[in-house]
Amino acid sequence: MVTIVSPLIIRTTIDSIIGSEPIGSNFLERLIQYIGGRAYLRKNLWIIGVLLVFIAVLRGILLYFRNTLASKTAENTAKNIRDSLYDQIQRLPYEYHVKAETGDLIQRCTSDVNTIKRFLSIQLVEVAGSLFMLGFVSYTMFKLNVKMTLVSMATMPIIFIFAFIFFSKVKKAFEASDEAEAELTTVLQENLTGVRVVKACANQKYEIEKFDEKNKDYRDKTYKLIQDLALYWGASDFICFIQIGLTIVFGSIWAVAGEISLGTVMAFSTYVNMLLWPIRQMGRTLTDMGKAIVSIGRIEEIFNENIEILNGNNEKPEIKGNIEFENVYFEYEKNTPVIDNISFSVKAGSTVAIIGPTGSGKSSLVYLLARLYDYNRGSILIDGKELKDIDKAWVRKNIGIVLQEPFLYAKTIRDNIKLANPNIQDKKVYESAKIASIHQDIKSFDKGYDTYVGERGVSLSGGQKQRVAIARTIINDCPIVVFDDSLSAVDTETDISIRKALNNRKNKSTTIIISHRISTVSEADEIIVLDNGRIIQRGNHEKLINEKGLYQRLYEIQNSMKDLEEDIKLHA
Ligand SMILES: Nc1ncnc2c1ncn2[C@@H]1O[C@H](COP(=O)(O)OP(=O)(O)OP(=O)(O)O)[C@@H](O)[C@H]1O
Repeated sequence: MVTIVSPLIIRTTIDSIIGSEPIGSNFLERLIQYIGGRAYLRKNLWIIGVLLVFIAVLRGILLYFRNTLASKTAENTAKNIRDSLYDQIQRLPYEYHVKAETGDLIQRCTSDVNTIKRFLSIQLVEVAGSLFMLGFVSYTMFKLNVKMTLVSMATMPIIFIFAFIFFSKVKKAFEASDEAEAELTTVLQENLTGVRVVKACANQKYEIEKFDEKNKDYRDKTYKLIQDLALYWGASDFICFIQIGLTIVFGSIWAVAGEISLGTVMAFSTYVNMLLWPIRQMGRTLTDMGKAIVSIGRIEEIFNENIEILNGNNEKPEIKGNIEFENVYFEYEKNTPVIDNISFSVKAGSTVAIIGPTGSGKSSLVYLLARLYDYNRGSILIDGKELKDIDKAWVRKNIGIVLQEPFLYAKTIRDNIKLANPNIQDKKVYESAKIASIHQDIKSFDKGYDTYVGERGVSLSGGQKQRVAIARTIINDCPIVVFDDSLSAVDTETDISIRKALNNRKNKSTTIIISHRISTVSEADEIIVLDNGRIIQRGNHEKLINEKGLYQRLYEIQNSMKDLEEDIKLHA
C-alpha cells in the first residue's frame, strides 16, 4: 500500500505542481492547501523529496516488522514440528526403527522441516504479498488509465506461463542436485563413521575415488541447474525489459499526442516494475511450494505410524525373576519361524545360558522377553503372570539388557553409568564398575570417572565399552539381567571375574547369558543349545560335554584353540 503511494505523489508533482493539470482528488487538493498551496510547493520541491524519503523509511520499517513476524512464526512452527517429530520417533516401536533408514529419518527431521520453514517464512509471505500487490497495483493502474494498463500488462500472461512451465521442468534438476548432495553426504558420513574399517583395509584410495565421483556428480548436476536458471532469468529479464519498453514507448506516444499526462507515464513506468518482478518470481515460488508439499507429506508419514503403547491398562506386578517359556512361537515374516515351540524355565536368582550358531534365534528370545516384539503363539510367564499382560515400560524397567555392541553417549563415564538414574550415588557407580571389572581401567585414565567417552574424549576399547555397559545395567538392580553376547570382547579371565562378582552379589538377579564361548556359559545352572529356533540340547556343562552333539563339538574346538593359544604364549 505504502509502495503504491510514491508513484502517485510523483505523478501529481509532475502534472499538477510543476505542471498545471487539475489535481483530481479532493483529499490531495486539501492536503496541498494545508501544506501551503501549489505555488508554495513548486518553490519548495524539497518537501516532496522529504515526503518520498519518509515513505521509503516507513516502507522499510513495515517490511522489517513483516519479515520479523513471518520469521518468528516460521521458526516457532519449525521448532514445534521438530519437537513433535522427535517425540513421535521416540514412541515408535523397535520394529519401525529396525526397518527405517537413519539417514532418511534425520533428513526428515532437518531438511524437510527447513523446507517447510522456508515456505512459511518466505514463500507464503511472498505469494500473499505478490497477490496483494497485483490486486492493488492493477486497480490503481485501471483507475489511472485503462489503455495504458492493458499495454503494461500485455506480456504478463506470457511471463507467468513461461515461469510456471520452466520451474515445473527445472524441478527435476533441483531434485537431481538435492539427491546428488544427499549421496555425497552419505559417502562422507559412512567414511567418517567407518574410518577404522577404511584404514584397516587400506581402502583410502578407493574411498577418495568414490568421494571424487560423487563430488563431480553433485557439481555437474548443480552446474546444470545453475545453467537452466541463468537461461530462465536471462530470458525472462528480456521479456520484462520488452514490457517496460512497450509501456514507456506507448506512454510517450500517447503523452505527446496529449492523451495522457507525463506524470501518468512516469507512474506507469514504476507500476509496471512492481507487477513484473513478483510475477516473474511467482513461478519459482510455486515450484518451491511444491517442494514444501512433498516435505509435509514425508513428515506426515512419520506421524501416521502407530506408536508403541508403553503404559496401557496393563499390570505392574512385583517382579521376583521367575521366567517360564511355554511353547513359544515367533516369526518376523509369515511362515518363517525364528522361535519354534520353545519351552524352558528359569528360577528366580538362577542363571540360564543360551548357546547356538549365528541366526539360531538367541537375540530374538531376548527381544520377546523385553516385549520389543510380541510372540505369535505360546506363553511367557514372569512370576506366573503372562508377559503380554504386564506393562511394557514396567517390563523394560525390570529387565536389564546388555547388548553385544553397546552404545555409549558422548558424556563422561560416570554419566554413562548413571544413565537410567542420574540421582544414583557415586558409591553405587564404583561398586557396579568393580563388579563389571572396569573400575581399575577407569581409575587409570587422567580424569577417571569424569573422562569423556567418544568424540570429545578417550576412545574406549570394545571390551571396555562392554564393561561400562555392564556396569550401567547392573547398577539398576533389575531382578532379571540379560547379557546378549556382551562378554564377547573381554578376555577369558575378565569374563570369569565378572561372572564371579555377579554371583557374589547380595540380591542376585535371574541371569540369562547368551554367548558363543563355552567358558562363559559353562557355570550356568542350565545351558540351552539352540539351533534354527529350536532347543536341540539342554542340561548343565557336565551333562552336555558327555553327550554327542553341537555342545560337545564346540567344547572340543574351543579347547583345542585354547591349547594352541597357550602353546604360542609358551614359545613366544
Ligand atoms: N528384524 C528382523 N526381521 C526379519 N528377520 C530377522 C530380524 N531380526 C532377525 N531376523 C532373523 O531371525 C533369525 C534369528 O536372528 P537372531 O538375531 O535372533 O539370531 P542370533 O542367534 O541372535 O544370531 P547372532 O548370534 O548372530 O547374534 C535370523 O535368521 C535373522 O536373519
